[in-house]
Amino acid sequence: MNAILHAQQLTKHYPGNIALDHVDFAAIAGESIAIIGPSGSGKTTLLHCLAGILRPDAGTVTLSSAAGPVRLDSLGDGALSRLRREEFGFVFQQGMLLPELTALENVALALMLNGTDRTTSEARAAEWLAALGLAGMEQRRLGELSGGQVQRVAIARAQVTGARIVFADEPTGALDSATSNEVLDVLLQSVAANGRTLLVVTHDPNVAARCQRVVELRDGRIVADTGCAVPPPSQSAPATTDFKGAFNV
Ligand SMILES: Nc1ncnc2c1ncn2[C@@H]1O[C@H](COP(=O)(O)OP(=O)(O)OP(=O)(O)O)[C@@H](O)[C@H]1O
Repeated sequence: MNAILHAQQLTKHYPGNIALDHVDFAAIAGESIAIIGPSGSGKTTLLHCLAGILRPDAGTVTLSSAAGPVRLDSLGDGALSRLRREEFGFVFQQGMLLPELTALENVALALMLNGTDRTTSEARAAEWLAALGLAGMEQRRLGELSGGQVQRVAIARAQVTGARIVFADEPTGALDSATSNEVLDVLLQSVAANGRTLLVVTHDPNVAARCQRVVELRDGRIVADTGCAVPPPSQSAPATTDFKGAFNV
């Protein structure tokens, strides 16, 4: 199977330490992959290098696309940020959403930044919010939503553009366990229903247990990898009717 994202010999240093040490990694389209490991093992650094947020000191990151392979590490800043906006979605604990905007505006903004007109963007954003259980809350600002609802907005924002890969860093880290399970359900179901690839950094064994594949880092190296486990199409995670109908993006 072909990799959608492929890293070779990724290396990243910070003063006094090596955060990534010659990491080879490949994600297959449609996989959900948990990246686990002790604090400081390099999880976030790996995620950020794979997503083109950080530039590695050495090594390559290649994204497969219909037009052929694209080397993220050799793109200029402008091309890299356009690729991130169009191909990737992000669900972080905080920081991806703008508190002064409504839920609807936050989600629509992702499309508008890619050149979609406001009317279409808001209509699409409303569909996503409704499908993720936020119908009626479109006009609320983030401070008027619960932590779990805010993360649903982030999940909608990450996918409304049709991003092929969703990167999540501790997406449930700030939530109680019941809310965390609900948000995880929404994330995994919506990603699976749309055939997207998910890379999620987590400390939570429940999150890792629900991903198809688990990659473990220690001291900047991959020390364990359960390997590609994309099920054949007949066994794919079933998309709920809600997700299937609403997300034809
Ligand atoms: N901006 C930075 N400047 C200096 N060192 C950094 C910086 N960012 C990360 N590091 C160091 O790089 C190493 C890997 O950090 P990283 O955040 O990737 O680990 P992590 O596994 O995600 O940790 P955690 O689980 O605690 O979030 C750590 O030793 C960290 O202290």
